[in-house]
Parts: sequence; C-alpha cells; structure tokens
Amino acid sequence: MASSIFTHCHSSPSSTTAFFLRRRHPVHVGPTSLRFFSIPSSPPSSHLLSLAASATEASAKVIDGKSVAKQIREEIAAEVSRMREAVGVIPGLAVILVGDRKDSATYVRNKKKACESVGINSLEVNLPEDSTEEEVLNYISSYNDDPLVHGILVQLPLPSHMNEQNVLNAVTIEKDVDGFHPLNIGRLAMRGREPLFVPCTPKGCIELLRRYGVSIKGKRAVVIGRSNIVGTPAALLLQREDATVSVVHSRTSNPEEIIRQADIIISAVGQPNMVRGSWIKPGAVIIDVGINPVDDPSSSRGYKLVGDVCYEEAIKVASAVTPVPGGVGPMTIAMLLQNTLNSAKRIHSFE
Ligand SMILES: Nc1nc(=O)c2c([nH]1)NC[C@@H]1CN(c3ccc(C(=O)N[C@@H](CCC(=O)O)C(=O)O)cc3)C=[N+]21
Repeated sequence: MASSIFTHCHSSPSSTTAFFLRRRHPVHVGPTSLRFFSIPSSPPSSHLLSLAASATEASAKVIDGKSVAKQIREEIAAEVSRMREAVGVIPGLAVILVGDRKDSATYVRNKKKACESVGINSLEVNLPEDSTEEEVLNYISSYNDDPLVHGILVQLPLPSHMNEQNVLNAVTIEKDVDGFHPLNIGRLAMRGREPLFVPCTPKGCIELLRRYGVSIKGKRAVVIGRSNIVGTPAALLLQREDATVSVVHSRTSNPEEIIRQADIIISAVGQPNMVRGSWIKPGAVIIDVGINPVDDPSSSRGYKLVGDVCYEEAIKVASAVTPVPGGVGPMTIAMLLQNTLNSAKRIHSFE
C-alpha cells in the first residue's frame, strides 16, 4: 500500500506547469481511512514543534487533523449544552443541496452527522438539478428569516445554469457560516475590520497551526492556489497573522523557487502529488488542503485519496505535514460547527 503511493509520487509528471491546469474542487469520496502513516496519539498541548529540527524522516510530525477536529467537536458540544441550558436556544444549520452529485451528497451527509454529534440542529433541503435559481433564492430568503436557523450553507458547486454569485450574495451575512459573502471576504481583507465569519477550510488550516504551536508571525508563508473559497482567504488570514505571504498560481513563473522559501506552505490546488520534496525548505510546515482521488487497483474502492503534496517525500524534508485524509478535511467540518455555534451566540447575545 505504502509503496504504491510512493510510486505514484515518482510517476507523476515532473513539469510544474502540467500540474497547474485548472480543475474543479477536489472530489470527496468514501469514508476516512488512515492507512499510510502512523498517527501520534494526540496533538501536542504545548509548543513542542521545532521548525529548526534537523530534517530526518523520523523528525517530521504528522499533524493529526482528525484528532484535533474531534477535540474541537467536544468543546463545541459542551458549549452547545451550556447555551441550551442557559437560554434554551439550540443552534441550527440549514444546508441547501441542489442536484444529485454523489460527492456533494456525501459531504452534506457528513455535515449532518457532525451537527448531530455536537447537538446542533440541522435542516436540509435537497432540490432537483433542474430547479430554478429563483427557487434556491426563495429557500435562502426563508432561512434568512427563520429564527431557528443560525447558519445557512449552499453546497457548492451549484448546477451550471445558476449564478453562484447571485446565490451566495443572497445569504444574510449574519448567517453566512461559510464566510463566502463578499462583505465577509472584504472585511477579512481589510485591516481593522472584522468579518462575521471566516471560511471554514482556511480557518481550519490556521487552527491546526495554532494548536500545534507553529508560530506564524514574521514567517514566510506560501499559499499555492488562489480560489475564492480556499487559497485567497487562506492568504488573507496568514497576512492577518503577520506572516509575509506569497500566492503561487497557474501563471506564476518559477513557482518551485518561491515555494522553497516558505516556512509555512498551504497548498489548495487539487492536483495529486504536485508538490515534490525538492520544492520544500528543510523544516517547513506543510498544510495540504487537496483531497484528490487517484486510481489504486489494490484498494477495494479502486481509488485512494492523496493530497497536493507528495507525502512520502515531504515527510522527509518538512518538520510537520498534514496527511490526506485525516488532515484538513475533518477540520473544515469542525470549523463549520464552530461558525454555526458562534452565529447562534451572536444572534442571542450569549457569551
Ligand atoms: N458551501 C460549501 N462549503 C464547503 O465547505 C464545501 C462545499 N461547499 N463543497 C465541497 C467542499 C469540500 N469540503 C470538504 C469537507 C470535509 C472533508 C473531509 O472531512 N474529508 C475527510 C474524509 C476523506 C475521505 O476519506 O473521504 C478527510 O480529509 O479526512 C472534505 C471536503 C467542504 N466543501
């Protein structure tokens, strides 16, 4: 198993530009399985990470997103009951799913399960693929007005006949738990302004760094990818944390040279095993957002999930790396729950 993924890293095309061809969001498939690496029992509680650690295979840490996410879900569950007991309010998340994409259905199911696990109410509407934009807008409008709903999530991607911008703009910023409303992104970009919500995946990346004691201030950070939902907000967040940030994308010349200068790398491009060991500065910390299915005849599903970063190479050079699966993915859902809880607290002035 481990050798097949190793082979995959080496059989990947070596040209950088070939990897940067545009692609849709990584496709989510199947249940979590941690097969390729040993996971430490729990994340360090204090600042144990040494960025200057000599780069040997044994010294690299696996950043265990699955276990951090579990810890965060427990904290959220405690807050949800405290709020329910104190003011009788249960946070509610409404999820709007349009069409029958298999990966989207899986994501929505996982979000619903996660809500149940912490005591958050979840409402779900599944509209047919050929629904009109107006029908979606009507649902958004009724959830905007519904006092039992504190967060609204429109599962992306939407069918191509809908205007994503119109739809996302319709979610009231008070309930925009995805943090995708332009007003929330705009505030994220401006110094001295505070967004009501920060997008879940980038927020999860920063939370992982924080809980593993990786300091960001004054560090060189490189974000690979410039999507609205991950790359761009991740770069804005790192900058707010006082990193010096570069964004590498499909039109960047010499991406490897820029990436090699990074103390912290966040990769969100959706290209399997694109970032090679030789692109990584010894001791760097790597947050791998990509969740890419690749063929794997030895797996019962016929595929396995790999990140944007060649894990077996990275683990030898970096001081810490997030695995795929079990890294950023579970954190995204934990941050969605946190945003929903915080929204209910804000709406009900509960501290
Ligand atoms: N409005 C909207 N908000 C989103 O946040 C959103 C979206 N649309 N569309 C799709 C993407 C993708 N996404 C993931 C969430 C969790 C995992 C996750 O938990 N993955 C696990 C399981 C992987 C597996 O084994 O299948 C892991 O990485 O360990 C992955 C991907 C949220 N998205």
